[in-house]
Amino acid sequence: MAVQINPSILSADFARLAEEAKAVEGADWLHVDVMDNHFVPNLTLGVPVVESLARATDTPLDCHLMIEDADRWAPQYVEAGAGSVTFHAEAAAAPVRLAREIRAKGARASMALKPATPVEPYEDLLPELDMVLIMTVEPGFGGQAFLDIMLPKIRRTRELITKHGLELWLQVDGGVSASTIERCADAGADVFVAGSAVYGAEDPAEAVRALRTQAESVTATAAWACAH
Ligand SMILES: O=C(CO)[C@@H](O)[C@H](O)COP(=O)(O)O
Ligand SMILES: [Fe+2]
Repeated sequence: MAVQINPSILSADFARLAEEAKAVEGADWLHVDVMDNHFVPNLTLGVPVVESLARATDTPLDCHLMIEDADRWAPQYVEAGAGSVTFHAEAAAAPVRLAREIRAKGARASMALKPATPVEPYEDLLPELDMVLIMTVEPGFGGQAFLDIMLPKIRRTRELITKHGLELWLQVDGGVSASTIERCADAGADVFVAGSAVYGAEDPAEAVRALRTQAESVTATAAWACAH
């Protein structure tokens, strides 16, 4: 199970998005945080910017939709060029139908859980997904402190994935850095979003490489990864 590092452009300079995307070439995906000022108390960007970014970089786009009415909007992000679209469980009225629609349009379908949302009620939905995102901060802002209390939820989600024999990716997002990534990897995460830890570094591409090396050093021997 390969480690993936996804820099979040939320911590980049929004006036230079194309250059900022190029600065992390070598990353697996570019994580694009879409916020609508309703689902979260912050406003970022929407479909037209995603369309432009998709043209500006060869790195595939991992769109994290922190928006209400995900059922209506998520498919438009696939059309805009996203390779992976994550909707929040708390914002989707019909998550199974939505995941199927995202896949049918040609993108990977992913579902995110806010810190207070348990994973167990969604166990039967996991086969409909390509990735689960466990938020390790309250969504809305970059640069927040990692919530250690999410580690058991990451572990539990990995157990459910293994129990069902699924090839699901398990993403963590929020406060992921050199000091927290190893704990996330040990708990079962294999896709790591990092905003401030990458764009706040002097050399963002080198920060991506260093985070990858750290995560790989853990997954090489982690019990959950060896079970595959
Ligand atoms: O979705 C979000 C925040 O809601 C994230 O993607 C952040 O952008 C991650 O930033 P850092 O915590 O890594 O600085
Ligand atoms: Fe995000």
